[in-house]
Amino acid sequence: MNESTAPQWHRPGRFEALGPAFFTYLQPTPVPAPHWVATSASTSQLMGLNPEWLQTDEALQTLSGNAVSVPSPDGRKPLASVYSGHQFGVWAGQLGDGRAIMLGETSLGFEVQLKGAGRTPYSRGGDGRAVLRSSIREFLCSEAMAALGIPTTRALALTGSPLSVARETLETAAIVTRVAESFVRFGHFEHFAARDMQEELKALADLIIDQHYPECRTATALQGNAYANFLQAVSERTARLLAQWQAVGFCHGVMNTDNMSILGLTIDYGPFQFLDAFDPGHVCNHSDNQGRYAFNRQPQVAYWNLYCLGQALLPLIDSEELTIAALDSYKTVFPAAYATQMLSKLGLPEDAAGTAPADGRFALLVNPLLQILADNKVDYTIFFTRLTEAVQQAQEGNIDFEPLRDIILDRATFDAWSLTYSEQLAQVDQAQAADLMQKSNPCFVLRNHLGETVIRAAQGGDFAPVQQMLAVLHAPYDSHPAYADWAGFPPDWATTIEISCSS
Ligand SMILES: Nc1ncnc2c1ncn2[C@@H]1O[C@H](COP(=O)(O)OP(=O)(O)OP(=O)(O)O)[C@@H](O)[C@H]1O
Repeated sequence: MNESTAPQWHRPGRFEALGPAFFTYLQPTPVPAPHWVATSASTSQLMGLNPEWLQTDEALQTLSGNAVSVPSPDGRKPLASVYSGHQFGVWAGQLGDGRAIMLGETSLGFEVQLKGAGRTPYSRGGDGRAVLRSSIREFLCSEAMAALGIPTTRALALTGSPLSVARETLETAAIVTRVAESFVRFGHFEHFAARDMQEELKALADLIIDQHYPECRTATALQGNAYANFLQAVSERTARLLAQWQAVGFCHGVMNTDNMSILGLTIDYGPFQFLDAFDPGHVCNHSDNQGRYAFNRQPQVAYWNLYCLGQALLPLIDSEELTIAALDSYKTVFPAAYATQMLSKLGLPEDAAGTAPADGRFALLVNPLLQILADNKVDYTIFFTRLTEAVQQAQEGNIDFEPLRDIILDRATFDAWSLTYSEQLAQVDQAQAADLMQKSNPCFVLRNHLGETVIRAAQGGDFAPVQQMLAVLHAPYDSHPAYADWAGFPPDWATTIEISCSS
């Protein structure tokens, strides 16, 4: 194999350069008889890898955690990082990468982690492993989110092993190779703040600002305070992320502060779910007895989590007033971003007269529509794809709403809404509206039953469906006639799928 086709590691990586207070060097624990489950050509391309490398045995061994010679021939020095966090609203103390091991940072600046690669000093009684079922979900969903245009960690590869892993039943092990420009979470900052380790707190903030938020150094807002500007920038990225989650109907399920990315990425695909029938109070995590992370609470929870980050950054900002002001931006950015997303789903571009939600069309159309979808338990994704088709096929402004009426019980209320909608739509360019809707309303999202279907095939030894589903989810706005079933209503058994935190 030509060595240049393998990832080129940059040593020390930027995170590694922070020093030993932030991590522990360690090697992944090898697994028996590793095999490929799936790979992502898209992530490989993003990382500038030669796609042929992913076909090699060297890649299989490396990405299963089996290439553990010390020192590694390619100069890697894997590590697990320490962080803390609030879980379900309660301070949980020290956590850390309990089953994720960072192989290193590539020369193009991507950190590469193996999730499920064995125990670390932060495993706290866990086995350091992940099972095939949850790993398929993480692999597919992180790639699906990227294709939907939603910021996320990426997945490069998924490998499996016959190694038994005990969960509710005995399952087999798998390892997701995931990739991000940084895996730093709110919890990393909370960790050093809680221990009053101000030097480390500052070093971490400086690293992230310099690498990912350099504009905060020169910003004049918030009295030119770089750390306050940093907090504001993170608040705004998080607000935009949440707007995208809510608009696509994505329920994360475990929005603990250790699962909040400092780059505003979606991270940690555990009990997540895309809504089937629209239910604003939906709780996708069966371990979340209080419904803390219900779908409609997510924006509020993100704000709560940002407060924890603000608290952690307070010693650096050195002003309560500036900290509160920085966090306040969330309150304007989230509603505006959400309204823009929702109006786009309806084919209505931002109004020059004023951006949403000041835009009266939000109150006029979006709130009543969501009420109709909730009252009638209408499938969220299918409603918007049918509406898109209806607008695309409209003749001289006449929209045939029958395919939508078909899935709504209370037709009188819907008819009134569709009348108002038609009037608003008539005020914008029809072709532009149809185009906007096409780009805003995916036909394919990773619904629970779709994940379950490919998981069952993979558990029976057939991995081809994982790769096929990845191909469809990589182009979610296309119609893929051969896979029309995957864009259809969920089967009855979908409601019996229980996804908990045990993965
Ligand atoms: N099987 C396991 N073995 C060891 N540690 C674990 C295991 N499962 C979870 N943890 C640790 O418990 C904490 C909370 O777990 P959580 O489910 O939020 O994360 P995760 O899914 O393991 O990983 P990540 O957030 O990195 O995607 C983390 O510190 C995580 O590393």
